Amino acid sequence: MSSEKSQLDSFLMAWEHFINQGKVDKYIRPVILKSWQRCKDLHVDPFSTKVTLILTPVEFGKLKKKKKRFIQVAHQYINLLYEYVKGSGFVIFLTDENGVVLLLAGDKDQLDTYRQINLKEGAIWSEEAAGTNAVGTSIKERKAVQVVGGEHFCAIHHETTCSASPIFGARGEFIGVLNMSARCENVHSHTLGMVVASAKAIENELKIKKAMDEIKQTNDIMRSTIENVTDGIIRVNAQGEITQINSQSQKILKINEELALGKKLIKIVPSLGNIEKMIQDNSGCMKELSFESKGERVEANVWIQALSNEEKLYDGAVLILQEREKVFQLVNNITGAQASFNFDSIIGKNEKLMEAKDLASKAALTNSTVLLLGESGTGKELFAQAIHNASKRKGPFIAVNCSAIPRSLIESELFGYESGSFTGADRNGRPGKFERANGGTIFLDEIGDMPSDLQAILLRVLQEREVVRVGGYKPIPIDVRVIAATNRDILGRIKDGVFREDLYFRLNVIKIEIPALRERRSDIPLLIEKIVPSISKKLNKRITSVSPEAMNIFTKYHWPGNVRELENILERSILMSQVDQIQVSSLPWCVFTGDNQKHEDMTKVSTLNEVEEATIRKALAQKSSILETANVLGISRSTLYRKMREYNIIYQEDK
Ligand SMILES: Nc1ncnc2c1ncn2[C@@H]1O[C@H](COP(=O)(O)OP(=O)(O)OP(=O)(O)O)[C@@H](O)[C@H]1O
Repeated sequence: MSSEKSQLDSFLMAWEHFINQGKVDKYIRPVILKSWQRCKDLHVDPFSTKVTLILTPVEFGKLKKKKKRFIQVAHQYINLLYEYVKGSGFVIFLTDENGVVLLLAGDKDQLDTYRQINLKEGAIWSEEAAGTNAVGTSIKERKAVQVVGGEHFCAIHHETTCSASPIFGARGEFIGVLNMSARCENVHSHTLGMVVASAKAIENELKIKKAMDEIKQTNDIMRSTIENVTDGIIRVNAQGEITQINSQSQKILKINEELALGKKLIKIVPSLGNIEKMIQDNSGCMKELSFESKGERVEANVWIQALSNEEKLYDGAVLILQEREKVFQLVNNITGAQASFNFDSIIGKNEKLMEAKDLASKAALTNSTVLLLGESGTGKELFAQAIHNASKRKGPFIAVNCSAIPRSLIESELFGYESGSFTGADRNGRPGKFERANGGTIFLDEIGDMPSDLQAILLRVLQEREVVRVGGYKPIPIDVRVIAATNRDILGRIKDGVFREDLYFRLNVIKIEIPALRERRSDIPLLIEKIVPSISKKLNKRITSVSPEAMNIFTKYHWPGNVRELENILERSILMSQVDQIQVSSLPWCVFTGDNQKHEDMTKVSTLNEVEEATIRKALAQKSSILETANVLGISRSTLYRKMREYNIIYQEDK
């Protein structure tokens, strides 16, 4: 008797002892004994002749759908395995994690034989349904198991040896079992190894499939993101050939994908130069493009991001393109290059002011250059913004104070510069305010202070409607409405030879003169009424009005700084006020100088007499009698009367 034969016999004997007498022989492997115990506890019938738990066709159909990928992947490996064991009496089958048979392969006669015990698609081969068997026990143990002849709990399987291995999914979850069964004498000691190897192959394939799914998903997301961003995106490989180009890039560069893919980028955009060289020289990652494509101008900014492979070697680049117009829009939004005022913001009923407003609103309907004349703080910028907002120009409003920019920088600020123009400049070059104002309005404040060489350049820009950047040669067309302003006596400056007459005529298409505040005193209460509440709110105060005495002083003051000065003084007074109304006591001394002091510089040093006069006026305004005033000033009543005569101060006792 061969040793296999005696082993088989001893398994049969042990089974008999266990089933009939509940005895446990020493030959029984622990894994089998554990299974037998389970089957006994579950009252599995050791003499049942077939598996009876079978899914209905509908249930099985649903399951197959759910397990489609698993079945597809396992199918090819089961076929491969079957090729090796064809004709040797093996049946190979796949179950899900509950032991439901999903797929079978085997010689026809074998399949027929096993069908009699319900080894078929939809049948359940769990321990509960079929007693100890390689599939059922493998499910319980989550490891590869071989069950030989008499080790099976049901006698019907005692001539069979089955070998099964669990299969785990891509996330390590248990998803099913692969099994090979044959008559005991046909089973080789390597059978279990073959099953385990095939199960591992199925697992690997599932992992690869899942990874590929994820890559595909990521690619899909990336592709749709790239397609939907508002920037142009181009990917070039290490050879400088375009491998990906989104539709926005096609729009900006005015080319289509079929023409671009696989082409060298340098052939399509020669002015971009050699990207690899640019990256290696570190000569800047941003470049401005300006060229003709299909007869149309392409004006764009390009940002270049180098890519490297696993060996850290150059592997092409990603280019991000933005239409220059869009970049300007963004910059203008960030820097607040927008006009916030309109004609309703201009407060006043004075006739001269109304005339100025009327003329300005007519000018808004044209594209003509406007020259605003008026003292500092009269509202020239306010007018300029109102004109811009009332016009059809949708672009930005860019204000430039020509006297505030250093002489050496004003040209590049206005007209921009090309790369490498001067030390300290951005090496990629930069557009000037004229370019940034394209489609909108440029407000050139204090134009009277513009240096004469720049006046010549400005004249040319206004004539040609194009700018040339500092250090550049290429004219850039611009569509900008110019509003200039000055508080200087411009005609006097022309006479003195410091302002070009021809530029004056260019600017002076529509001249609007804005009256000084002292020329429209009747508007002062109106302005105060509007300004005080808004400043109060800003400062978190409750002051909303001005006392009649203070109003009286405001209307008499000569306001050299005009509405701006009025705003400043009101703000200061609101801050100083302890009560709900601006009182005379919280006004700064300068407003007490009255109307006799004509327009003059507030920073001028005063004479002692002027200070004396101002102090007396202030004290008189605050106190309610001559006696009180004299007391607070520390002088006698007669001295006070004398000084009032001297300074021509008239005082009404009962204010
Ligand atoms: N008529 C007005 N109604 C309401 N606010 C006004 C009026 N005029 C001027 N202002 C306000 O006064 C301040 C100064 O105005 P703006 O800057 O327009 O003066 P400007 O003439 O351009 O001054 P500068 O010549 O010094 O630049 C602003 O806060 C503005 O809102």
